[in-house]
Amino acid sequence: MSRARGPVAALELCQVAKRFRVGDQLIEPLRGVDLAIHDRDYVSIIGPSGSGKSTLLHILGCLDQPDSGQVLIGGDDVSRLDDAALSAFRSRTLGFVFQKFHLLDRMSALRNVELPLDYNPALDRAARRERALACLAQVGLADRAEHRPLQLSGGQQQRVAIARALVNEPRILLLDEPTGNLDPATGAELMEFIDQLRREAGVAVVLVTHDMEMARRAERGFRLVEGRLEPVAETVHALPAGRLAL
Ligand SMILES: Nc1ncnc2c1ncn2[C@@H]1O[C@H](COP(=O)(O)OP(=O)(O)OP(=O)(O)O)[C@@H](O)[C@H]1O
Repeated sequence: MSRARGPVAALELCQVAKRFRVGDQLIEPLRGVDLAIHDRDYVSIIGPSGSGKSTLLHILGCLDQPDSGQVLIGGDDVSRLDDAALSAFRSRTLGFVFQKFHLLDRMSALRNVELPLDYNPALDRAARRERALACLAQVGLADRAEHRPLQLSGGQQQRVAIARALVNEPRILLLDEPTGNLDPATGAELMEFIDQLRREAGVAVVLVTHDMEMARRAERGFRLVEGRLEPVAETVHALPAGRLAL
């Protein structure tokens, strides 16, 4: 439901439900999800494998539609937007980082990052390239611009995927298990980078994970339980130093 007071959320889910039918089986991962994401928010969503986290993130990212309930952008119902308005919103406002990177292997890291800008009429080719290079530099990969994804490590590939998500200067970054394919040390490094990005660039972050340590980094934590979000009482930001509990 929409907030009665306070600023209008940048992105909001109201009583969102999603069902899948496979043969005779009905799977209902989302059964009434309410969630409001505001500017500069840092939200984590935790839940076991198969609980519906990716489904939820895809709906939040307007990559999929709910069977019932509403997705609101700045208070406006997404279902009223036509395809052009929706894809403009997606590309200008949202950055999506997938668990499995989703990079194009036949293209260089730079070209992968530049791709979302191909549809930006405000930038000419040189400006697009410059912006993509700046994003690669931001994730520490300026010297790998001409490498193809398969010539990079897993952590580097995920950083290319983050640079691609950042290239349109999104207000909200949606991260689906961003460290799922990385070793613990590389994963921790990547999360430090995401924390820094949020502090310095002010981008709101929605992080989906099954890892409690990662979830604790957020300012607001939720657990997906039987298709609904329950607030997690404590995250690391809300706790006095030294106390960790989830
Ligand atoms: N396109 C689809 N068709 C049928 N069932 C689907 C589809 N997408 C997801 N599901 C089912 O919905 C449920 C939730 O899937 P989802 O991928 O959202 O879970 P998850 O919490 O992200 O899992 P994981 O942590 O393993 O990635 C699962 O039972 C899955 O099999």
